Amino acid sequence: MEHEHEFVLEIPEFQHLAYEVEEGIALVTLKRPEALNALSREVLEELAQVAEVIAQDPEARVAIFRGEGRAFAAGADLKEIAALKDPFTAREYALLGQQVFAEIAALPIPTIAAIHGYALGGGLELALACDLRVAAKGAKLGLPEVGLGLIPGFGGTQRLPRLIGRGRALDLIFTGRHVDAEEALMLGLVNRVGEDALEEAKKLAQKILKNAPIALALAKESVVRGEGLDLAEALEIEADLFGYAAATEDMKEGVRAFLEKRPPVFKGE
Ligand SMILES: C/C=C/C(=O)SCCNC(=O)CCNC(=O)[C@H](O)C(C)(C)COP(=O)(O)OP(=O)(O)OC[C@H]1O[C@@H](n2cnc3c(N)ncnc32)[C@H](O)[C@@H]1OP(=O)(O)O
Repeated sequence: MEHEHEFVLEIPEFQHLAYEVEEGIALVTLKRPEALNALSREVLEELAQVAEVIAQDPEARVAIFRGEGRAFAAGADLKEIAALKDPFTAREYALLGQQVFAEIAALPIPTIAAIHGYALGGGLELALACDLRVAAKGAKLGLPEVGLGLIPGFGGTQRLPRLIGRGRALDLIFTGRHVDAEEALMLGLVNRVGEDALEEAKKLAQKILKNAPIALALAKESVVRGEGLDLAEALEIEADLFGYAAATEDMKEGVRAFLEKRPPVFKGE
């Protein structure tokens, strides 16, 4: 009876990705290396499922997305794109990718894309749905869709200009060119460049993990909710969420620790 209400996290059996959590860091690894982790419908569906798992997993405090093999992800699956029969099925396909990436973007914890090798098309759009991006030297990022007679359809025409500005985004979208990690850093497309993307992403995650979990979630919520609003409305949301943060036990602990000149011990309460 004691266990009647115990929460059990159900993790589906994934075919094309792996999920593990270690010391607060949830690691999602795309596992379709033979196709450079091309995002087939099956992969997209599993990404939606893993987003649900992350959202429910109390152990997951920061999530890192990465790819196995030579690439982060080389885009939507071009065999499936070739089979799109008409504008309606193609539209549904874009909506599927958009919805999956919206679920990732809406996760209540900080998310990081650890990019090595290629992050192209839908692969870069997945990285854009994450909060932060870290690239390995040698990584190649781009939105090559117009070269295929397509346009970015999993959020790229919206998230890229919001992130790096309209002019720089349209340069990448119109030319379809690949940018390397250094240029991506200069453009603000990635936050960090390192020898190894995963190691660099873990370092960044560990820095984030030192901070109060509820404050992290509220800070993200404030940024995300404010994006579509005018400044006055967005500032009201910020004040409300500041109020929530100030009501947490962790806020008391954070301030007390500062005054006592010791590191805080946050409990996520
Ligand atoms: C809304 C979203 C739309 C989109 O995302 S549209 C797609 C945008 N992406 C692209 O256009 C990139 C397509 N891929 C490439 O251009 C090249 O790949 C690379 C430059 C990334 C790498 O080239 P290399 O090193 O020569 O490898 P390789 O032999 O082309 O690829 C290895 C295997 O991976 C498969 N593959 C790569 N990308 C995709 C993809 N996007 N969809 C389906 N399969 C892909 C290939 O076909 C091949 O497979 P096999 O060994 O059986 O010939």
